[in-house]
Amino acid sequence: MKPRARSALQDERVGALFSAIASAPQKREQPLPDMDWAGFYDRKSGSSGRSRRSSTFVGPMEARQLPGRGIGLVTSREVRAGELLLLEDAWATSATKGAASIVAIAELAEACVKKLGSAGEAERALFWCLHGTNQVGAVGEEGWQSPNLRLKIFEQYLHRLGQSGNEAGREDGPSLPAWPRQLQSAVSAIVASNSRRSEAWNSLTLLLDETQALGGLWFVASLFNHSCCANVTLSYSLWEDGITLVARAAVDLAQGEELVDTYVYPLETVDERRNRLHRTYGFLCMCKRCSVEAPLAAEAGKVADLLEAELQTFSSLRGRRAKPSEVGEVVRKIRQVLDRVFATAKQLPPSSQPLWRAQFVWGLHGLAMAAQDAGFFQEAVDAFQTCIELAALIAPSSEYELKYHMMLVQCMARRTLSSPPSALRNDTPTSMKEALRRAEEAHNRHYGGGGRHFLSRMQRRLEDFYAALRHCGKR
Ligand SMILES: C[S@@+](CC[C@H](N)C(=O)[O-])C[C@H]1O[C@@H](n2cnc3c(N)ncnc32)[C@H](O)[C@@H]1O
Repeated sequence: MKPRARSALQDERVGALFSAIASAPQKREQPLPDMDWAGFYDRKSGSSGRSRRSSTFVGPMEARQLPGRGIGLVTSREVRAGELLLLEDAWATSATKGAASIVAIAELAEACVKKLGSAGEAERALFWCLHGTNQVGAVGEEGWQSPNLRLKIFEQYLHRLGQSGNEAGREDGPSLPAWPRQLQSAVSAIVASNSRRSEAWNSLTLLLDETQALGGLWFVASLFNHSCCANVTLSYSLWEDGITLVARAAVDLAQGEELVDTYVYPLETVDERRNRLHRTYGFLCMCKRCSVEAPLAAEAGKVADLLEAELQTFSSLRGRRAKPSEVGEVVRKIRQVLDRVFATAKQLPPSSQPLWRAQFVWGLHGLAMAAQDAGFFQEAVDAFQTCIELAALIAPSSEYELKYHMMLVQCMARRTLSSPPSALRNDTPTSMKEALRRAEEAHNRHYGGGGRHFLSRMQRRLEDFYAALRHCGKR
């Protein structure tokens, strides 16, 4: 087939695909029907200095005392994946965007001290009732860490925000202890335990922008306990004068289920995650993922080292634009290490095997990229598909999952363009359409009704991509 005829065929395929998707019904956000989610996450208007405050929204959840984990939040009814659970402005933020964590924490503590100076009694009580680690400060000595007082204060707060349906809020407020005397150390204790560093992902490009990250303190979001398999997905929107946190259900949830997010980078191995949690928060994580991985932690560390070495080789080959045959050799080696991951997984019951493999999503990501560069498109497509499945298991509806959806679609586009038309399988448009549909669904679960702007961005990206490949083909 002549090049012109072939590119016309490709344009036709892309056009048909997108018009089918554009006509699909749009998801509607139930609790806040007037909310413009696409605008809410629009980083361009953010950088031009938006000054908008959102009203706090608390969805179907309530505070409970949970054995061995302090206070936590649980669902007050069944919840569907993607449902809005919380919209909350930070009570205090660090001053410098993109500062290193340690600087952000110091700045946040400073901001909290300042804010406490002008806060009313109810706000101050909420602050002192946040969990404070014993290692850093002395909040507990002053009576503010009494479990009953803390639960009561938070129940009343949730009730005031209007959604918890908890009767506790009707009662008079509890009598409060004296304000802590050791202000600085008590503030540090609370900030150490409850601060979050916002992850500023761009909702269109799905790039993580570290320069925009801020440390912040949120009263309600502070009650989410940790699991390495989160069932809540968090996103942030930056404003001129603060930052709003949005929490959504990452998966379908039953009534009474504890809502948990992940305090650490979820794609690390079990020892890395557990050590970090222990150092920063003082507890040993016993989540279902850690329980599966811990007995094989030594093997996980060895495999991670081997994988990292191969990925570094791949990265240097990329840097010097090595030939596909050279990259093919690295693909073979990465595959060998990943075979070891699969062999080790066989020591576990079948239901636990995906959790073990999920520690190495980043290795599969490397395999997919290398396979793509080597021209092994089917292998790359399969690897990206596995990345999606594993990311959806340990960080469902997160930007990590979303990113793999996007990478899969792009890889499929490359495969289509690199194959002679006669070799293209009949199902190519169907599988591409299915991949786009799943990407949109994941985007909607994470960003609310913002899926449309994501799809149109994907369309533009793919069109640019096709055009660039055609241009290369002509030279
Ligand atoms: C941000 S607070 C979460 C709310 C806290 N449970 C409370 O009572 O206010 C973080 C603290 O909660 C506790 N925590 C969170 N997740 C936990 C888990 N999976 N296991 C045990 N303790 C946990 C730890 O004490 C941690 O330092």
